[in-house]
Amino acid sequence: MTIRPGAGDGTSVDRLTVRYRKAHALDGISLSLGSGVTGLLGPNGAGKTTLMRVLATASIPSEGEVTVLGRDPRVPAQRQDIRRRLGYLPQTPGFHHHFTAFEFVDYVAILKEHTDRRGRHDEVRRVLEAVGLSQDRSKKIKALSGGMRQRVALAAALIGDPELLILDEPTVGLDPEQRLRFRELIADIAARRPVLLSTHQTEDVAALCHRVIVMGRGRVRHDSSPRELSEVARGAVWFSGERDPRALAGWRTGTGAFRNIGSPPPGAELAEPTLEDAYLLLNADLPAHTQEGSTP
Ligand SMILES: Nc1ncnc2c1ncn2[C@@H]1O[C@H](COP(=O)(O)OP(=O)(O)OP(=O)(O)O)[C@@H](O)[C@H]1O
Repeated sequence: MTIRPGAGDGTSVDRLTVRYRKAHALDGISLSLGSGVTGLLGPNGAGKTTLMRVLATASIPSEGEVTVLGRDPRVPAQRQDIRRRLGYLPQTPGFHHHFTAFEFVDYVAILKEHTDRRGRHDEVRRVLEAVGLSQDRSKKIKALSGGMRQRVALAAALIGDPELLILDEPTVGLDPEQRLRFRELIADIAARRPVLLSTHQTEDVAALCHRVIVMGRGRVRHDSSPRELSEVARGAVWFSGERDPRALAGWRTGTGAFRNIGSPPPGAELAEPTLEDAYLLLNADLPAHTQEGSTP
């Protein structure tokens, strides 16, 4: 097999464009994935899933270069090698609902060419244990809750301790305890392997990611550490007694004060910015809105 010279085991895209008819799902983006957890944020339709599908070799680029784990997905033998070595949790996993949790994960392990039955079953038990589903492994998928199904899909992505983990909205449907467990699991994996995850939960990014990429309309709008992203909103968040009409967004907090984002008036009581504030500010072309009852 020919590996791209100098590519090492790196994963990157260069001027990647994906078009569906005339629309650009991805519009010439370039980035490299390093170690640790990289979070992908962005509004619906920003291109997150499309990027992940390309990296997981499930979509073909219209233009640009893609390297995954040092391999070229356009070359069939290298594409197969990528699929063997990566773990992918798609946004909508295709379950066989009459399978049990064990049978489904075992099926994925077979597809990943784990041929030794005893070793494969040990691995299936390991990943089901990792996602907290040991007790439920004999239940049919159709009888599991949405959060449990999500964990079955995550277990399938963890088969074989993949060298790169791509997780498309992995925390959807997880209860707070499972989210915490998920964070522990992913942080542990990310100490050894690069992880790319997309989410709409800015708390997951703040808690877990060492790098955050904000996408919008098929482009990278921001790429930094979560702390640096939060700093984007410093001086742009303030409290007021009533909703401030100058705010791009504002909501009444649990204390009764309004928390506003935008350009504060002189002398305003500034608030410590969060990653969510910065994210909202980056998407400031969203219409201004007011929500009642959010916490500060
Ligand atoms: N198979 C497809 N055919 C046509 N258009 C598509 C297809 N898949 C995605 N798109 C379009 O590409 C754009 C990017 O979609 P994508 O699913 O990558 O966004 P996303 O950031 O993952 O969104 P979400 O947060 O809703 O999951 C959207 O405008 C979407 O409508």
